[in-house]
Amino acid sequence: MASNQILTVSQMQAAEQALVDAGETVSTLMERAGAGAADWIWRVAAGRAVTILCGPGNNGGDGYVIARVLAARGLTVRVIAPFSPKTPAARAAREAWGGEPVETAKGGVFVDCLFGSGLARALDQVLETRLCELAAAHDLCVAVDVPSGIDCDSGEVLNDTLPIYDLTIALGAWKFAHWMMPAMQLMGERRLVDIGVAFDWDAAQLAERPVLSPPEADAHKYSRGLLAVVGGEMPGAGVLAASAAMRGGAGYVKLYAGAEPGLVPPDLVVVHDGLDELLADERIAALLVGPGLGRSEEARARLAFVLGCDLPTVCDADALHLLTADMLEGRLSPLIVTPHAGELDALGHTFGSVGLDRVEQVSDLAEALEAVVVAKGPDTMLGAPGTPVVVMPPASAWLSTAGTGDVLAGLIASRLAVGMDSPLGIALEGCWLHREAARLAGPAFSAGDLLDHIPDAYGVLL
Ligand SMILES: NC(=O)C1=CN([C@@H]2O[C@H](COP(=O)(O)OP(=O)(O)OC[C@H]3O[C@@H](n4cnc5c(N)ncnc54)[C@H](OP(=O)(O)O)[C@@H]3O)[C@@H](O)[C@H]2O)[C@@H](O)CC1
Ligand SMILES: Nc1ncnc2c1ncn2[C@@H]1O[C@H](COP(=O)(O)OP(=O)(O)O)[C@@H](O)[C@H]1O
Ligand SMILES: [K+]
Repeated sequence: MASNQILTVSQMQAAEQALVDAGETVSTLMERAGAGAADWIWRVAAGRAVTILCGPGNNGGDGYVIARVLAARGLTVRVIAPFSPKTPAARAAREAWGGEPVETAKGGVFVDCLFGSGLARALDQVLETRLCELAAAHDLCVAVDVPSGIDCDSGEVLNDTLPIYDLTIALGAWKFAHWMMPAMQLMGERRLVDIGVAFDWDAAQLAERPVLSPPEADAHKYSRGLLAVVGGEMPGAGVLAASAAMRGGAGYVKLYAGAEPGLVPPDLVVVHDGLDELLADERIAALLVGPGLGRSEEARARLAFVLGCDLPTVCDADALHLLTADMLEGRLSPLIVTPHAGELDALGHTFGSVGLDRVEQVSDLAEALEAVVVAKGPDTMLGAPGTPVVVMPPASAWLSTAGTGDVLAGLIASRLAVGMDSPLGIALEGCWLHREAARLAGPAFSAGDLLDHIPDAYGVLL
C-alpha cells in the first residue's frame, strides 16, 4: 500500500535511485507505474477510445506503457508524439508498444503524458495550444503523475492556459502540487499508484483522518478540559470561537469578554472582569486568545499577560499581528498559532522568516516560535518543530466566509483543553472537525451555521 507521503522532485529521484540500487530498473518501475495508471484509465474509459499525448522523457515513457496495456485489453488507443523518446526506458517502452503515432484525435479519453516531474520550464505556445485543443476535443481528461505545465514542488502553474483534468494519477508518491494552490485546482480527482517507493521519515505527509474518543464513563466537565477564551474589543468573534469550542470536546468553556458581547448562548459562561482572577484558576487546561482581540495597546498587554501564564495556548487573528518574541520567552507549554495568508506574512516579518516558499516558511516559523503553525487556506498546511509539514486534504470552498477561522480556532483550542494528543495531533483534530463540519453543512453556510454541524462531524471521527 502506498503511504501518504508527499515528496519533492529531488526526494522522488532519491527514492527512485534507492529502488534501482536495490535491483529494480527504471523500465520495471515504468512498467509498474504505467500498468497502475492504465488500470485507472481503463475504469474511467469504460470502453471509450483513449488518446495519449507522449513527451520526450519518462512521463512519455509511461504513456507508451499505458498505450500497450490498454490496446492489449481491446481499447482503441491513439498516441500523439510531438517528440521522440529521449531516455532509454522511454525508448524501450515505445518499442514495446510498437504502434504508429497519429497527428491528432478526438473523442473519448485524453491522457496527458507530456511532462511529469522533469518539467523544467513553461510549455511553449505551440505545446500549450496543442495540449488545450486536445483536452477540449475529448470527453474526459486524465493527467499522468501531474498535469503538464505545473511546478511539482511549489504548486505554481507555469502557463496561463492549461486544461482542467477530471483525474490525476500520481505515480509512486504524492507531490506538493497535488495538494497545493494553485496547481491543485487543475487536478480533478486524485489517485495514487504504488510503485514500491519506501517510506521517508523526512517527507511531508498528507493528513490522515484522526480517531477521536468519547468521554470516559466517569468524566466530568473539568476532567474533559476547561478552556478560557480571552476576547477583546470585538466580542462577536470570541463568542463564535467559544461556541465552537463548546462542541469540540472540552467540558467547560468560559469566555472573558473584553466588551459587552450582546446575545450569547445560555450555556456559555461569560466573565466580564477579573481576567487575572479567571486565569489564576488552576483547573484551566487551555487558553485561546486573538479572535476579536483588537490591536490596541490594551490588546497587546492582554496578549502578553495571557502568554505569560504559560498554559497551553492557541493564538489566532489579531494576536498574530501583536505577537513578538519577548512574549514567548520562558514559555514551556504548547503553543498553536493559526494564521491565514496575511497573518502568516505578518508572523514572517516579526520573526524574520521571509523569502521562503510556503512549505519552508511554515517549517521555519514552527522552529522560530517553537509552536505548531496551522497555515490556513484552501491548502491548509501544518508545521511543528522538528517534523516535516503535514498538508490537509482540501476542504469545502464554502468555508471562505467571515468567521470560519474563529470556529477553527475554537475547535483547536477545545482539543487542546481535552489534551489527548501531541500539539500537532491536536491541531489536526481541530482541522478535521472543521473540514467535516463544512462538508456536512453543504452549500452556502455561514460561520454560525457551521457550529450546528460540529456534533455530527465529531460523530464521523469517533
Ligand atoms: N521517479 C520515478 O520513480 C518514476 C518516474 N516515472 C515517470 O517519470 C517522470 C519523470 O521523468 P523525467 O525525469 O524523464 O521527466 P519528464 O517530465 O518526462 O520530462 C523531461 C523531458 O522533458 C524535457 N522538458 C522539460 N520541460 C520542457 C518544456 N517545457 N518543453 C519542452 N521540453 C521540456 C526535458 O528536456 P530538457 O529540454 O529540459 O533538457 C526532458 O527531455 C515522472 O513524472 C513519472 O511520470 C515513472 O516512469 C517510473 C518511476
Ligand atoms: N477556498 C477555501 N477552501 C477551503 N477552505 C477555505 C477556503 N477559504 C478559506 N478556507 C478556510 O476557512 C477558514 C477561514 O479562516 P480566516 O481566514 O481566519 O477567516 P476569518 O478571519 O473570517 O474567521 C480557514 O480555516 C481556511 O482554511
Ligand atoms: K503529465
